[in-house]
Amino acid sequence: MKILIDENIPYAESFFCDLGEVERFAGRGLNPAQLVDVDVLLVRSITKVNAELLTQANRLKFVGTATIGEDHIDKQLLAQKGIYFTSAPGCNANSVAEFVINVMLVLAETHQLSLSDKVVSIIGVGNIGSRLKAKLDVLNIELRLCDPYKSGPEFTSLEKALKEGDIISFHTPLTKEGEHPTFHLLNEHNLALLKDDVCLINASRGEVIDNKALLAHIEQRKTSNRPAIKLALDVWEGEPEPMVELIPHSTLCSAHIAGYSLEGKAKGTEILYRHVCEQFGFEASHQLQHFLPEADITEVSLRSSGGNGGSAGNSEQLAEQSIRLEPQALLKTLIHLVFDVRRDDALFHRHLANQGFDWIRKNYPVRREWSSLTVKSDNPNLSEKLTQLGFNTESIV
Ligand SMILES: NC(=O)c1ccc[n+]([C@@H]2O[C@H](COP(=O)([O-])OP(=O)(O)OC[C@H]3O[C@@H](n4cnc5c(N)ncnc54)[C@H](O)[C@@H]3O)[C@@H](O)[C@H]2O)c1
Ligand SMILES: O=C(O)[C@H](O)[C@H](O)COP(=O)(O)O
Repeated sequence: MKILIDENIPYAESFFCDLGEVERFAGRGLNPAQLVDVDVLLVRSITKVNAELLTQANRLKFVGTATIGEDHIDKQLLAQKGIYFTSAPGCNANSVAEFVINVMLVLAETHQLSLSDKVVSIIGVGNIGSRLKAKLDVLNIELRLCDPYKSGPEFTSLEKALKEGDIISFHTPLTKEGEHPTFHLLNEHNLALLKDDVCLINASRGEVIDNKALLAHIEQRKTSNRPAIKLALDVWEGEPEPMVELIPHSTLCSAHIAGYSLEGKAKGTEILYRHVCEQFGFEASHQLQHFLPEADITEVSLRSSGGNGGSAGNSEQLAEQSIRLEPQALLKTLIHLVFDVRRDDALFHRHLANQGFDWIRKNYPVRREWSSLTVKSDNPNLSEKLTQLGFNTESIV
């Protein structure tokens, strides 16, 4: 069996080597001739799987994308050709939810905001949106949830979510059809609904926000002396060529990497591996946990009562007073032991002009999730909250 796999799908050899011959390809450079005699094609979002690509696919039985987004796949065509298709739903949901909270904490620090009295609007409450909601619930943050495909008293209209959100975060798929298309969901008409001091985060798809209209709105705020939007953009209309005029107006810029934790990417590989095994009748004998390396910082100890800094091994000892930091500051300190989104903002600014958007994504440094850090604490309430947020925790006496 021949398995063709995007070069940016981690651990593919480890998972697939005993199922067949594994060959790698560059995501944007895949050409139809490379699909001759291929049985399984595993892509990421930058490969358009359409009629043009499949002209020479004489044996293709399986297409998988190691992503949740499916807007690059002609699913109807695959169904017509009897080619099995799967995405990897949920694989990077935790990665994006962690990234967005990281962004919120940095926006809060940069613009000197307290998150505790803010209303966060989540637009699109699927795998990512609901993961984000769960974490923000732990932090007791007031929410507005907007998802027209879901019902219940907790859901609100887009208009209300835009009007009432101090922080608005987009987590919809990109759709141009259906009852509630998301292409330019935020546009010249409803941008006017945003609060004066709003924080706006997009880690969904660039085209969900009309980037030209956003720029015009930002400029119009300036001329009418309204406060600037506090903007964090991970996704851009027209990738890999983002609208550069938006960059100076964004507190945080990144190159579509919200889902790029090592765990998030690797879970995508594992999900596809399980589907391939099922479809071709193999036993799924490999598990992701056997491949993931230890993080650089694995432990930190928080002592609220008389810690003396004497913890063992490679653990990092935060000062005794850390436990008395404001919750927002403590959380930011812990999260930034794992990863600080300002690193990705710096990569974006340093490399976009010369190396380009795709280069930043392809050379993305390893980033771990909060679960890679064990927080030892003698405060059971704190431990419980940190566990609910996704850290690994241990109690100390
Ligand atoms: N920046 C990144 O690195 C990154 C990573 C992962 C996913 N994404 C993007 O985020 C999107 C969401 O991911 P997910 O895993 O949560 O997907 P999902 O399919 O689980 O959830 C999407 C949710 O959006 C809702 N929705 C659809 N149309 C809507 C509309 N008009 N208004 C409000 N809600 C609407 C759906 O009902 C669904 O609940 C993906 O489709 C992908 O485009 C980006
Ligand atoms: O849709 C997704 O899952 C994400 O946007 C994903 O992180 C995209 O990554 P890519 O496939 O472009 O490498």
